[in-house]
Amino acid sequence: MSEILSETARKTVLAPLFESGWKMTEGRDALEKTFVFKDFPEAFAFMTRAALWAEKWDHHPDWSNSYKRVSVQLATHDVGGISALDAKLARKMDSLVDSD
Ligand SMILES: C[C@H](O)[C@H](O)[C@H]1CNC2=NC(N)=NC(=O)C2=N1
Repeated sequence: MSEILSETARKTVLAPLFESGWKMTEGRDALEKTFVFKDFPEAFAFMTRAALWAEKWDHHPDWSNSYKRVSVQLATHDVGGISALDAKLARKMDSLVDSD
C-alpha cells in the first residue's frame, strides 16, 4: 500500500521533477506536466508507451490529449495525494520523452 510522501521525502524526491517541468497542481495534491510533441502520432506513441508502464505498475495517470499535447496529472487515488509511485511514473514519463 502506498503512502503519501512525507514533507522530508518531498524535498528530495520532487526537487528533480520540478527541475524537469513538473509542477504541483493547484487545489489538489498532485503533480502535473504538459508534454508537447511534434505531432499527434508522437503524442499518441508516448501515451501508448506510458500506458504500458502504468499498467505494469498498476498505477495510472489522469491525463488528456489534444492534438500534439498530452496533459498529465499524477496522484495516488487510494491515499488522496502524491506517493512515491507518482514520482516513479513521472520519472518514467520523462525518460520516455528523452529516449525519442
Ligand atoms: C485496484 C487497483 O490496484 C487500484 O485501484 C489502483 C489502480 N491504479 C491506480 N492509479 C492511481 N493513480 N492511483 C491509485 O490509487 C490506483 N490504484
